[in-house]
Amino acid sequence: MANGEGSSGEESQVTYYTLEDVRKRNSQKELWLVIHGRVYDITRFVEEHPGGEEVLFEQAGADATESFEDVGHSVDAREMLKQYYVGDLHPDDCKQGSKKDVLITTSSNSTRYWPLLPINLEVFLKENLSEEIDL
Ligand code: HEM
Repeated sequence: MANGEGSSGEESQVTYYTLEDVRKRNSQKELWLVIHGRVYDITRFVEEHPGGEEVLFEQAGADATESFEDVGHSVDAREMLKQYYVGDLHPDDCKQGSKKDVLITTSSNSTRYWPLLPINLEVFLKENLSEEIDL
């Protein structure tokens, strides 16, 4: 009776699933996948997919964002996604992917090499600059 009383926030509650949760749903009985950080249970959709079942089984239990986008799905296809939405990918799992990217870009910039410079700079300059000056 008190269910939902005085609160309209119920709909905004998000269920989070980890990649591990999604990974388990990769059979013909149950097929989940992740697209743009959202988790979809497309078990009922597999047979209807205009692109065939096979491609979906290949992506089952995994992040299918790239392949979904590679195909260039229509707005209609994107609209269809909504009805299969079951929750969001857990933030920890979302971060893992982007963390890697950030590390790659920042490590080559400065932090990794600066600490070495004060020790090696003098030697490096002497050895290399004198040769270059000769030229
Ligand atoms: C659950 C998510 C998906 C939905 C709702 C969906 C829906 C659709 C729809 C409606 C079409 C018809 C063309 C269009 O309207 O764009 C289509 C085509 C297609 N889909 Fe998906 N799709 C999904 C996931 C995927 C994934 C993960 C792949 C992986 C490769 C894929 C591969 C294809 C291919 C290759 C076609 C082209 C068929 C053709 O042009 O002959 N789809 N999809």
